[in-house]
Amino acid sequence: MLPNPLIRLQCGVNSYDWGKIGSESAAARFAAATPSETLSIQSDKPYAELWMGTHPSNPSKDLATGRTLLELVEGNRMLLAPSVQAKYGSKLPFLFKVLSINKALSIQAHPNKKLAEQLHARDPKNYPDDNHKPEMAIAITNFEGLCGFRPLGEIAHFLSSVPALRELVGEDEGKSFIATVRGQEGDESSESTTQNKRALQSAFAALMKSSQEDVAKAAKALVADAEKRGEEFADGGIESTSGATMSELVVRLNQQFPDDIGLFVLFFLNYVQLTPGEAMFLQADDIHAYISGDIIECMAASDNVVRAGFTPKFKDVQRLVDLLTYNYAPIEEQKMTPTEYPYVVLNRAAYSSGSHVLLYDPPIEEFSVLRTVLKGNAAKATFDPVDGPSIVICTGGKGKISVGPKVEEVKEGYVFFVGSTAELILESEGGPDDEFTTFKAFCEI
Ligand SMILES: NNC(=O)[C@@H](O)[C@H](O)[C@H](O)COP(=O)(O)O
Ligand SMILES: [Zn+2]
Repeated sequence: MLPNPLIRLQCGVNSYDWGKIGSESAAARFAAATPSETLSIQSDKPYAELWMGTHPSNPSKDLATGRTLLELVEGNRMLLAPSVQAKYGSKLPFLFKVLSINKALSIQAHPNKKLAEQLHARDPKNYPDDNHKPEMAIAITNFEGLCGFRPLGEIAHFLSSVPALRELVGEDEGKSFIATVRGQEGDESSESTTQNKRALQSAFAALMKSSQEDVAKAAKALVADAEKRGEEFADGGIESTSGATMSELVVRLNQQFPDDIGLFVLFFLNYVQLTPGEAMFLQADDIHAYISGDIIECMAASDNVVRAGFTPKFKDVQRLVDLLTYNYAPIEEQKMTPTEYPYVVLNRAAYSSGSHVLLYDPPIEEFSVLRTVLKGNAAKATFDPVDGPSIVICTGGKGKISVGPKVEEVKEGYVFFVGSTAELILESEGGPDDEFTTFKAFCEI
């Protein structure tokens, strides 16, 4: 007998070094919102990631029975939808997370599918999955991150204006990069792009192969330069990131990771700030490092990370240098623009209070995410059934969730699995200024 496809989940939280501390961490607060014999939030411990899904490294459980979600969907394939189950088996195609970031994550990229299979076969301890890990971040609070390579003219500016950076990259390498970029200026041809990517890889590789001794020496000079020159640092910076911002970032990140190579990678990557509801998408092999804030993160089901800086974890620097796409673009091109979701009906209370449902739909099939904000009381959203599995988390406010005859109360941190083809209703229960906010990850192919 098919269980009612509305299942309250108990989800685990990972304590990585960079997580926010104790109840400061949204990941910890959300995990603690659901009864658990094992979890009690320690006030001095970092809590980084709440995991929602079937990934074996931290499997979510059915709160009522204690069975893992994987066991449930394996026992009732209809919960997944035949199309999804045929392609992805009985595991969810996506891994859904809340990250709560107190200090920078590693300078990292996630290997594409082919490389993931090779790395997993060779080194399953450091590469636990044979799957790619494209990922999307949606800001819950204000967020900062490094995402993708900057436009090359910006990197050329920093190579010209930051002596410590030029020192590590090397005088000749720096000059050659600047000459190539200047020579190709305005040329959008594929030949020019290929030459630019080659120059970028050469300069980045030169930086990344620096010895720790050289990095430590250059880092001290860099921080002294940043502290002394403030707004004038890096000749006042560039349009997207002022000298003052670069100076502050160098000093702050050096406090987090003293004398780290990541301080210099900063000048190669776009510095991005997201406000709540803004999002960005990272393909496999795209370089990034998140810096601060609370986010929803959704990814293909994998935990493969290739790291090269800003981390005490296993680093695979040459692997990262070799696998990167070396795509470069202004940060605005990295951001994702959500769209109004058409397959939902809002009631009058929802319309009149300005409630909305936004769809974040990246160019891959494993997942999309809905962000629903129901304002005031009795604002209701009725969603068409989805032909695939969904996971819903509440990140603020309170209300009700119902599927067929089953109705559950919802508070901040509550997580639910919703099986395929279930008509879902969300309804707010709050004062006129309250917002009942939920995020729903789903796969429909
Ligand atoms: N960009 N965000 C992610 O990829 C998260 O889902 C991963 O879990 C993070 O890479 C974890 O960061 P560390 O490996 O601890 O540095
Ligand atoms: Zn990542």
